[in-house]
Amino acid sequence: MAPHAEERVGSATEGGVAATPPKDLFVVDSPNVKYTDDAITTKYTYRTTAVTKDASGKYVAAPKETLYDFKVDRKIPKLGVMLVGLGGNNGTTVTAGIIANRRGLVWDTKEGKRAANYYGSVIMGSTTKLGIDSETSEDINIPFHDLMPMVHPNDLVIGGWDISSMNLADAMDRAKVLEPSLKALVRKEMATITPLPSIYYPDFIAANQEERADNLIPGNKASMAHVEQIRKDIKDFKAANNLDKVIVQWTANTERFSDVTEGVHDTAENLLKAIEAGHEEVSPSTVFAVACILDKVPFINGSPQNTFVPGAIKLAEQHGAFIGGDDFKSGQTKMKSALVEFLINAGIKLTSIASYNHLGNNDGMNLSSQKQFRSKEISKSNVVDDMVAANTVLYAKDEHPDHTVVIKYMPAVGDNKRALDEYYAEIFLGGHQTISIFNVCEDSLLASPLIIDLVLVAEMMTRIQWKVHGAESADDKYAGFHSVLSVLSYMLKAPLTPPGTPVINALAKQRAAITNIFRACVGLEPESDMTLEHKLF
Ligand SMILES: NC(=O)c1ccc[n+]([C@@H]2O[C@H](COP(=O)([O-])OP(=O)(O)OC[C@H]3O[C@@H](n4cnc5c(N)ncnc54)[C@H](O)[C@@H]3O)[C@@H](O)[C@H]2O)c1
Ligand SMILES: O=P([O-])([O-])O[C@@H]1[C@@H](O)[C@H](O)[C@@H](O)[C@H](O)[C@@H]1O
Repeated sequence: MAPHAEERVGSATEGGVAATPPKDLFVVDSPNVKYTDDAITTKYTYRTTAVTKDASGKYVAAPKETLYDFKVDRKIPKLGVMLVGLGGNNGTTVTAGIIANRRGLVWDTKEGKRAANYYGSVIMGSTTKLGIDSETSEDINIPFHDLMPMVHPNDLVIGGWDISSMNLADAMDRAKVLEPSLKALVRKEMATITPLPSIYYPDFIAANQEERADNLIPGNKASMAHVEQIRKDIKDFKAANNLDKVIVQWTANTERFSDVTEGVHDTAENLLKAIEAGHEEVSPSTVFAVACILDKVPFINGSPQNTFVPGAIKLAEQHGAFIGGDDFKSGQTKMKSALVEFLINAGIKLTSIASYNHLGNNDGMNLSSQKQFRSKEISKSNVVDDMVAANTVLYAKDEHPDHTVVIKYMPAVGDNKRALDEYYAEIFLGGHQTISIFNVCEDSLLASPLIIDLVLVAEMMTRIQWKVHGAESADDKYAGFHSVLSVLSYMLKAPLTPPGTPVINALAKQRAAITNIFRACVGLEPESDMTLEHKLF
């Protein structure tokens, strides 16, 4: 294949035609839902509770209903994914994983045979409750992926960029993530994939990354030439693979935070001017984001740096482009966001979290540099804020648990990060509860399914439109969701939300948001665990 060719790792059919849409698993029988070959349209009543205070200061809670029209495009596109950092541990692992699943590979391990799967993907590996069997009253659960007409990851076409020129077979070896027997089965296909050259501004990542930077687009600071090259790369990839759409994800190294400066990062216009002027405080990830936004290519940031400076968010809003981030929530922090929600919602007063881990992969080496670690420390620390703030019984205003994050680089353990956490809490009558966790996270095998989920959900969001039912507005047309896809929060440590809206880190709430938004789009009520049918009889 030509140099820098991208391997079509997905098409279940030849000739560039996406796989035939799967047979629908269910149909919603409701006067509020209409099906055509092209779309599902629903009339949905969104029920919330509006709270005000009366003169005496008492809360007044008033049920509120908003009627929405949703429209879902049922045509499943031929989708390409371009990863920034394609040659890294995550990039090689997710690529090999999709090849293995597409081909239904089985390989030998010391524990016996293993078959390709999508474990760890909430979309591909979990189920959601459709409803209750009318005869047996038992829950009917369906694969989450079947809730909406989503792309299948086996059909994804993968490409991308890396500052390292290593082809993906050699990079897979460098990553030291996958079993040799599996690597042998995918090596040939992986060897045909060589990352496109990328932009490299040395000050933004650790100096120890320089030795692998041999695959560069000329120029060591932001420029419109870089923006235009990235836009061209995406267009070329889309054409070469006969794609309907492309989504770009950053799974390259963690950058230091950009020092957000008025007149540079604050508005869309200033950000574009700063790039034009070669401003040294505009990061590679922000340049990638701008390039994607200008062509309405969804861009997702899987790392913790502040890629989405205010000007980038405003640019996305101006262009109606989708962005999402930050920082995959894969192991230690995912556990934290579930455990803290359980403890605090159980009325147990968490007073300290010691969150240590050591890892030995290249990510860990990059994070051994203080500025890059600081980006990660922020994303790993803020994940409890919403849960603490919501419980005013346990915590006074601005009171929060002590929280320490430590990351150490220990080459010997490679990608198999060791996370050691201690959760210390006050319980009844002066007692204490100490929860100590030793959690070995094979980081790339945990993150790769999230890369897939982020792609599937972000792409699905591009096919969902809404309007207020019976809107009197002149442009009574459907619109897309807000540019900042906060619905992706479940997969992310530091969820990006539309400016001025709350950040939700609690894992169960985040999953419920995806589930219930998708249920609304097909005309179903939110999942309720009331199960009154099992209580009122
Ligand atoms: N569990 C996880 O693995 C996990 C969880 C959360 C976040 N992350 C983040 O995901 C990112 C990738 O993790 P990884 O383990 O794959 O790291 P990695 O170091 O193995 O891979 C990163 C890749 O990015 C490349 N790169 C660096 N700068 C680039 C640029 N400007 N353009 C293109 N490529 C560039 C590097 O050459 C490398 O191949 C890191 O930022 C990490 O913090 C990982
Ligand atoms: O497991 P998790 O906290 O979700 O996330 C991981 C961190 O624990 C690890 O230190 C870091 O190197 C990885 O990039 C990732 O961020």
